Amino acid sequence: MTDRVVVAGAVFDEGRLLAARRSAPPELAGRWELPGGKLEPGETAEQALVRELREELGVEAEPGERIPGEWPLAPGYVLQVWTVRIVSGEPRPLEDHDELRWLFRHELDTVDWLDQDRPAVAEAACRLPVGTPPGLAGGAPPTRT
Ligand SMILES: Nc1nc2c([nH]c(=O)n2[C@H]2C[C@H](O)[C@@H](COP(=O)(O)OP(=O)(O)OP(=O)(O)O)O2)c(=O)[nH]1
Repeated sequence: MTDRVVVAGAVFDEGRLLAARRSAPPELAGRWELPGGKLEPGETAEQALVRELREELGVEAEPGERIPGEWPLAPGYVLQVWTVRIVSGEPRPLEDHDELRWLFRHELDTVDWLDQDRPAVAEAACRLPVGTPPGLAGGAPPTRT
């Protein structure tokens, strides 16, 4: 039998990647992932991704390129990842997640990614700019007024 596909988005914005913390099931809760979900019958991966990101984050998203590779999840499931651009809306953790974080490349290992997501995140990271983000040059944190 062919594996069922879980499609996830490497959502990029202003040189950062969106990470989402799962709120369920208990064995995955608290771990971080790329938002997405299972492909439903009759859907293309891109359609599933757009649907899942609308349901989970409340945004309209536009899939870009598929990140090469396919990563095994629980038996019978594989993870495929597409780059994604948000067309409208501000992501909110509406379903399946209790926190979202935008991470610069140098911050990617500050969250506890699901083990099975780590190679996919590493691939996605190759698409993020290297170096100090604008506004943080000089190392000093931005001051609030
Ligand atoms: N969305 C997503 N799921 C992942 C990732 N890594 C990983 O192991 N998984 C697992 C968690 C879940 O067991 C499964 C995806 O299920 P889901 O709960 O997000 O999908 P869904 O929205 O279609 O859920 P449902 O209809 O079955 O409730 O794959 C990932 O990066 N993104």
